Amino acid sequence: MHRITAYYQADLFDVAATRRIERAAAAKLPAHALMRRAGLAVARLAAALHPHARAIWIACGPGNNGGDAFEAAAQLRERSFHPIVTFAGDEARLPDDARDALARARAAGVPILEDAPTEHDLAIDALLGLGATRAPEGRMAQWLTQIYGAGKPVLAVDLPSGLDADTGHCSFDFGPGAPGQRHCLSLLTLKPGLFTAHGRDAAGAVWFDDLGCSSDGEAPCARLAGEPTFRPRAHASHKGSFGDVAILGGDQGMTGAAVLAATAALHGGAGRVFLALLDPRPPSLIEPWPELMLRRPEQLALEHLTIVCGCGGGDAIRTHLARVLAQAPRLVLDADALNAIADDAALGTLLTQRSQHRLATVMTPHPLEAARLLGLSTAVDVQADRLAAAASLARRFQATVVLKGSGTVVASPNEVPTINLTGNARLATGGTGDVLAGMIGAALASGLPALQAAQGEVWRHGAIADAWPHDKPLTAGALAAT
Ligand SMILES: NC(=O)C1=CN([C@@H]2O[C@H](COP(=O)(O)OP(=O)(O)OC[C@H]3O[C@@H](n4cnc5c(N)ncnc54)[C@H](OP(=O)(O)O)[C@@H]3O)[C@@H](O)[C@H]2O)[C@@H](O)CC1
Ligand SMILES: [K+]
Repeated sequence: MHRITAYYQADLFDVAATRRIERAAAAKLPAHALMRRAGLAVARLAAALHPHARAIWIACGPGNNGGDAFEAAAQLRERSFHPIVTFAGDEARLPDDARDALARARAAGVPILEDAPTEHDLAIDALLGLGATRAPEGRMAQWLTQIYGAGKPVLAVDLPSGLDADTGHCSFDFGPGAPGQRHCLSLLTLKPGLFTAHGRDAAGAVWFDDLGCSSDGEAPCARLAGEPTFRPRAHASHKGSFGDVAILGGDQGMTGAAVLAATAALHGGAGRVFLALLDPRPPSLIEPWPELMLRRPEQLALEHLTIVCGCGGGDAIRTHLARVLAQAPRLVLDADALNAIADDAALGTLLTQRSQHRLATVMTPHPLEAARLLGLSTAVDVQADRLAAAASLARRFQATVVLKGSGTVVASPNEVPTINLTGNARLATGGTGDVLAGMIGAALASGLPALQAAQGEVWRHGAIADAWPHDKPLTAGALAAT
């Protein structure tokens, strides 16, 4: 068993694959062995995280998720803890493994109660796992509110109950947990829903135990990207070694977005950074950044540059997009460039054709921009299945797509999508997306392929926020200059 961190690379499996892995493993093992392993893993983690817990409330549901926790209750009792089980199900309809585990809990002397205890030091949420088919209601919903709303530590078995394992979509509002209070032990496989959309808030720290079973032979539906490999720079480098980035954006009143992308590209290591503002009356110098070279948009030699296009671009970006899409060898499309493409099928066609000419493209939509590009009405439609939305955009436009948000997804045509685990809510502030676009521009200019550039810079962008001192405000400007 180990804890999953942002540094960790791992395969993720959807419900269908996990069910196949479970069936294959169970077929090779004696009856109930897999559930015994699962229960033991839960009990061990609960005991390790909260060795002094007196009252442990274990809320069990009607399926095998509850079964895992009946078994954990038996194991905890044998270790002299005081688990109290409440059961939201019909004993006569329990699956075989779970019925056996319930009998073991009873035999160990675990009280099985109807009502939630008035007090607890730790709650184990085993109401629903992979088998959740609808929103928890009635007693289940009430217990979940008590478990996740009490401000007490929670350990979720396999999944927070009601969280969709494939998408991270939640039918129950878990709200954010206090740091360190929420843990989730994923069993048999790691599921993508734990790491994107609402999954990260609901689950808290994720632990993994494969129960000694192999997932070989099953294709992952996604991966945790993990820490990118360090790229050393040769001593014998010059400014031409790391490429030229040009930022094209910053219409009147929105020049800040383009300046943020430009400073991020500068600090991201680009050899030279040009700033082509769309504002008809641009400044002649960007005060604190004399390194930025100002150009008019029409002066840019597009065919020799890495272009970061769209940050604060407004409507003015539209007139430049056809040329940029046709000529730029390396291109990051952000914000208003994406909105313009969503509105104009001819621009969409030019974008799709870039891959045939081996021109590298990274698109960096937030969920609403992604929805517009996919012709969906709201960001909610994208959030309902972020992996599918990112993969669909990548396929449609034959480009690398960075779908921003909690658990940023990076997808490329014919590649398994990745989910990034760095970053936190402090990045939910204006301008941080412009910074990311600039950072990816710098990585592309240094010669990295689109997918690698996107994955690496998404990781670094989040890692900067994670390492940011808590007593210092995190602004996009400060992020860009790091
Ligand atoms: N077998 C083993 O050895 C191992 C099993 N493992 C464990 O098994 C878990 C999967 O077990 P599972 O398939 O039984 O699904 P689970 O989520 O427990 O519940 C399904 C039940 O809930 C019901 N239900 C659904 N939604 C509901 C709602 N909103 N409100 C109320 N009821 C609702 C649903 O009813 P139905 O939808 O059919 O009406 C059905 O009765 C997995 O997550 C892992 O923890 C692993 O540890 C490996 C070892
Ligand atoms: K659960």
